[in-house]
Amino acid sequence: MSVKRVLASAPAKIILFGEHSVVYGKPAIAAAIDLRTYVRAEFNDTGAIKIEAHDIRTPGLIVSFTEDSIYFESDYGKAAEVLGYVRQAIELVKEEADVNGKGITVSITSQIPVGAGLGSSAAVAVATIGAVSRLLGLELSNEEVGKLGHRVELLVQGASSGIDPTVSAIGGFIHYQKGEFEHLPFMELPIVVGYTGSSGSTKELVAMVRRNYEEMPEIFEPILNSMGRLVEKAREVITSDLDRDLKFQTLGKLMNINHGLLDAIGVSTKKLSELVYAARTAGALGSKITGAGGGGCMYALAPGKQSEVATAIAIAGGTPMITKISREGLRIEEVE
Ligand SMILES: Nc1ncnc2c1ncn2[C@@H]1O[C@H](COP(=O)(O)OP(=O)(O)OP(=O)(O)O)[C@@H](O)[C@H]1O
Ligand SMILES: C[C@@](O)(CCO)CC(=O)[O-]
Ligand SMILES: [Mg+2]
Repeated sequence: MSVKRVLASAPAKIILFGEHSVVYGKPAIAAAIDLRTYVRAEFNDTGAIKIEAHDIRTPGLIVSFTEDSIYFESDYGKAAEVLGYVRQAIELVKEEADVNGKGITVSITSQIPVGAGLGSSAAVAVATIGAVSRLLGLELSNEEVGKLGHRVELLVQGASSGIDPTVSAIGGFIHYQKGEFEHLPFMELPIVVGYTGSSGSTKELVAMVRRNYEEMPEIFEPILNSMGRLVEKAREVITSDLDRDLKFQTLGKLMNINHGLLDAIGVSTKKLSELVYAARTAGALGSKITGAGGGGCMYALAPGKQSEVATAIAIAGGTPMITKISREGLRIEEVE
């Protein structure tokens, strides 16, 4: 029986250590979290690719009212650009299969805030590749979907380490470097994510760091190297047989150092720093930006203090989210 419709989902992520330096070949540690993007893919008879993105707000809407009708106009150039990840994901899968001139309709709903450092671009790419590949009868492993997701990010952003699509596709808690990943022993992490409410574009932030690196390589090299070393130290701690409390204390110190280094390369903002310090004042062992920065989210490690830290983040003007690591990555939810 041929497949008519597929629903797939993929999780958000947090980068625990090593964002930005991972783009320069250094290691990083990330975890999938329990917020998901859902993508439904089905055939249509028009021969076209149709994308219904229910969570994307298009800027520059113009509405004209007459007595008996309403006309809508929009900035269509920007609307097309914002759907770049979904479109590239569909195109890459279509290259691998015979679609017989059929069109594909993709419909997206997401729980992940956009441009907030939680990997919304990777989750939408991974869930789209998962749904469309299954619709077209391709048997791809989650790891292969993650690799295609990395190609999507490279095509749209110009630069990407691949850590976000990898962890979104395979799930769990990973160490990642230059396209290779390793699952770390699963541990419950008592974390709180704080959302500033503003967004940053990963493409622009990665490009800004690259420009500054090229202008002052002698200053940036040692900072990026230190980020890489602190990731290795964090991995040693996570995989050691130290007791949980000692592990958290050292990880907290490493988070604070990592935040300072991210601030030094220019990806923090006043609001992010306010949330980071509010969390520490409320008893977090460590707190830092997560993801590309420039707005978006921070996270705090707060064993026994999650609700105090969540309150402090809210008082400082952020939106707290108490999330859990998702062991599962890409999931096929329904096939009809
Ligand atoms: N629900 C969605 N539907 C369609 N496109 C989406 C959706 N969510 C994210 N995107 C695409 O991803 C872009 C945001 O990706 P970007 O990499 O800048 O931020 P992020 O992935 O949320 O954060 P980070 O990369 O720091 O983890 C959006 O502008 C849009 O192109
Ligand atoms: C900023 C960055 O390091 C992480 C974004 O979540 C970009 C990347 O690794 O592709
Ligand atoms: Mg992204």
